[in-house]
Formats: sequence, structure tokens, C-alpha cells
Amino acid sequence: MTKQRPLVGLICGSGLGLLADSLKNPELFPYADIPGFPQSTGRLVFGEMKGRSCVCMQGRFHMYEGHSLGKTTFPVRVFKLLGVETLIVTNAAGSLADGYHPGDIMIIKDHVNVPGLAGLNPLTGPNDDKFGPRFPAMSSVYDKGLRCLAMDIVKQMGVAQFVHEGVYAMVGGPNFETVAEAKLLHRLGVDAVGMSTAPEVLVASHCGMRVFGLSLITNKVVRSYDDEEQVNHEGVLEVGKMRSQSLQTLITQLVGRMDMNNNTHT
Ligand SMILES: O=P(O)(O)O[C@H]1O[C@H](CO)[C@@H](O)[C@H]1O
Ligand code: HPA
Repeated sequence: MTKQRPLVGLICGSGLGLLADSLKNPELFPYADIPGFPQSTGRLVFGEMKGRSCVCMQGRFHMYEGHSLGKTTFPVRVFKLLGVETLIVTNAAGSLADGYHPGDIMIIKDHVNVPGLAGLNPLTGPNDDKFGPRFPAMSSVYDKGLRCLAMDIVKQMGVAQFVHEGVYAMVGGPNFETVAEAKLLHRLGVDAVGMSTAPEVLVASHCGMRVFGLSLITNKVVRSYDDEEQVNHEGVLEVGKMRSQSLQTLITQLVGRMDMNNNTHT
């Protein structure tokens, strides 16, 4: 049991679990002890960031682990019931855009939900009107005010040259992309690809949360048959650890400066 009533929720991507360690006065709840959560390692961490009450998923659930999309996104609805109004999602992703490099950060402007286009959507099934409408709009899902604030912060941090704004695509995984798939995603206008985030964002947006998303670029996605480079998960985690300090600074500042009544910032 916690008495905290967080307004901000944070989901840590692969290799980015350290983000939760910046919470002050933490209270920890292993997923295995929380009813309805998939039996999995990882935990919810409640605590304060810049004096603001937050809850953080240290470890997320993925479709490729065999969880239903309902289970994968269940924590987001728990966040909503706890009072969370703003969701910050982070992930590790491979880059397709020219000019992106491992270690760069991408502020997510929009997404392509590849499984969603094929009908794999956490909002499928009877709609629970208590949470949101049957047919939610998704044309402005990643909050513009928060994206502008994040850009201001990265300029002040002096790291703007490593930060982009772009389009994330979710694929089902667990395999990384073939060259043909990479070419297809690139032609679709996708800048970075991963195996998470879109379902959580859909559920958060459906229930009226403000959403902000960040991808850490951990590898280049191979788009040429002449390129012998091979992505691997260990490499993804390593880049995550290397860059989690900058991400932590960015997120802490964002949480400290965001307007808690949604939309604008100080
Ligand atoms: O999206 P997150 O969970 O950050 O992790 C990304 O990195 C893992 C692959 O290395 C996959 O889980 C992919 O989705
Ligand atoms: N593809 C898909 N998911 C990923 C990648 C990638 O290259 N890197 C990290 N997660």
C-alpha cells in the first residue's frame, strides 16, 4: 500500500531501468506482488522527482513475451486509476533515418503501430466507456507543448545536436528486422523502430492522459545487403546504460518544469 497519488507515470525502456533510481523517497512494489500484473520481474517504483509525485514501471511488458495486449497495457490503466495525468514513455530503438546515430535521442512526434494496422490493438473488444470513447482520435497523441519544452531543455543542456524529433514504428518482434522490412519502414517515413510503446500510448491517450515519448537510438537498422553489421540485444542494453544519465537529466527537468494542469509549461 502506498499513500502516494502520482500525477506523472514513467515507463522505462530496455536498458533504461536506472531512470527509476532518480526518484526520491522510493516505495517499491515487485510486479509479482501486484494483482492482475503479469508474473514477471520488474517493479513499480513510487517516489518524487523535483518534488512531484511519480510512479515508474521499472521493466515493461511486451507482446512478444506472449502477454495479451490487455495485459501489456494493464499498468497504464492502473496509473490512470491512481490519478496519473501525464505518461512519459521511453524505449530503446533502432534508427532508420539518415543522420541518426547510436546514442542519439529521438523525441517521438508520432508513431506507426504496425501490429495495430493488422488488428492487434489493446483497445479491441468491448469498450469500457469509463476510460474513454469507442473511436479515439490519434492525430495529436504526442503532446506538442511537452515536445517543445523538451527541445528547450536539450538546448539548455547543450545536447541538441544529438536530439531529433521523429516517427517511431512498433513491430511485433522478437526478431529484429530483415533488410526488406527495414527498407519498407524507411519508405513509410519511419525514423526509428522498436517492439513496444504504441500499445501503452494508445491506452494512455484513450483515457485522456497527456503523452510524451522518447526513443534512445541504440543501433542502426541494416538497410543494405552489403552491410554486415548485426544488431544484438546486449548491444542495445549497453547503449541504454551509457546514455541513461542524459535521459535522466532530460526527464527530471521535464517533470520539474511541466505544467501539471496539462498543456502549457513554465
Ligand atoms: O522497447 P523497449 O522495451 O525499450 O526495448 C527494445 O529493445 C528490445 C530489443 O533489444 C525490445 O524489447 C525492443 O522493444
Ligand atoms: N529493431 C527493433 N527493435 C529494436 C531495435 C531494432 O533495431 N533496437 C532496439 N529495439
